[in-house]
Amino acid sequence: MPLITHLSVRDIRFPTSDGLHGSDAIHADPDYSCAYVTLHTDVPGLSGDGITFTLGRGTQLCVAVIEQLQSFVVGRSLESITGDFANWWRAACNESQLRWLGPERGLIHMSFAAIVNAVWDLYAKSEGKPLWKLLSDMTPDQLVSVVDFRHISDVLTPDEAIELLKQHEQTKAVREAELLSTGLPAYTTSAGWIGYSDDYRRELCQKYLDLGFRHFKLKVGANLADDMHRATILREEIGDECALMMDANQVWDVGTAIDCMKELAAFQPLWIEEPTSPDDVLGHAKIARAIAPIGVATGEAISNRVMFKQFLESGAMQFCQIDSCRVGGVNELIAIMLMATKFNVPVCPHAGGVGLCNYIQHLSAFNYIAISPSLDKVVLEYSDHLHEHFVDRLNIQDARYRLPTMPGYSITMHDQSLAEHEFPQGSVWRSRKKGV
Ligand SMILES: C[C@H](O)[C@@H](O)[C@@H](O)[C@H](O)C(=O)O
Ligand SMILES: [Mg+2]
Repeated sequence: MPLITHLSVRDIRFPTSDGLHGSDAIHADPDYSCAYVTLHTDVPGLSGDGITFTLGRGTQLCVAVIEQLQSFVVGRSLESITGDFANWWRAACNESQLRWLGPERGLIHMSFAAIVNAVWDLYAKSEGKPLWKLLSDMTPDQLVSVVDFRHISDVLTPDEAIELLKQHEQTKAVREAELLSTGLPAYTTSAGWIGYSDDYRRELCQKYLDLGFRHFKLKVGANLADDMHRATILREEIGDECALMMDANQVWDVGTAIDCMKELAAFQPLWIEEPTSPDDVLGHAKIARAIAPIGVATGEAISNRVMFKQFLESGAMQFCQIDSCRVGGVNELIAIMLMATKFNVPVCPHAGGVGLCNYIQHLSAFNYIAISPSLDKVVLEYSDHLHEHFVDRLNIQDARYRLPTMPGYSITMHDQSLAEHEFPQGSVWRSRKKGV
């Protein structure tokens, strides 16, 4: 088993705000960015990469936290981590001089996610499997052994989780074969960013219709008249048959969310995403009750499994949008996917950012094969930006994610992309003042 000899971390930023890609009601000019971790080992040619997704200047803070956490991996064998995964995870989340900044939330948790994701990438590469396959091949006992059940055992115990996984263990191969032949369904956000012009938005709708997409997400929440205008354009282009989702990125108060959705209901949205503060469990539940059958979707800014537990248990989310970097990486996501299955809520991961599409294809494939054997209401976000920077290029055909086959977690970026986009010395940033 490889020994992790050192960790390097880089501040990688893309000037996406130039074209207002990724813009929404609250993030007017996001530069998609990530803290990019590499775990180097004593095995020639073997290393693990992991990211946490951030925006612009926030990245350098993540880099600083990751440096503080490196003692949890450097000088350790991979086996000493994966062989005692849940305890390792808990210890790193609770380092006594750092946990005051959390616990298990925000900057510190997201930074730790980059390390956890890198460990899983290394693990999958060392086993010669794509991550979804490594996870899908694990037994129920092995899977449950990587999860920290602290603070969620009132709704899910390790024994219950094992039972849940055992129910579908015998049929895993059938679903794996199905996914290998048909892939996972995707929706596009790329025609929906708030800052785009009407003409460009119409053009993009046609582009993604031609590519086979039948689910489109639109940003709302700037002001109601503009939201109605953008929604009219979307419906004119995609027709009534396609699904339309809306995303307010946390901008409304509860009452405003309900009032606005009563108007926007005319466009028959499937869901409203992040209608209010991501911490407001009861507020989401009120909105969900008031606007049904429109569902409430949320999760990209929900801090940890304990918050997900409350959203799921209280009926505050009808679509569970896990984010591969917001919570503490794969280990905690397994807990969340198990709870979503228990509460019968479909997992539709968030991927509007850099690298997130690469991650979610593994998570959703594993979820379907091993945890939740239904694709009913499941649709994965596909945001069509920056894919050219990754070694294991995404394969989307007819609006479906085709499963990756390369070993690892598909997040390794090309050396040239890293060099050009590293902040502030990369060639992309040297000539700019932005982000300083
Ligand atoms: C700033 C980002 O682009 C967000 O707008 C994006 O992640 C979004 O919420 C999404 O659901 O894709
Ligand atoms: Mg969103």
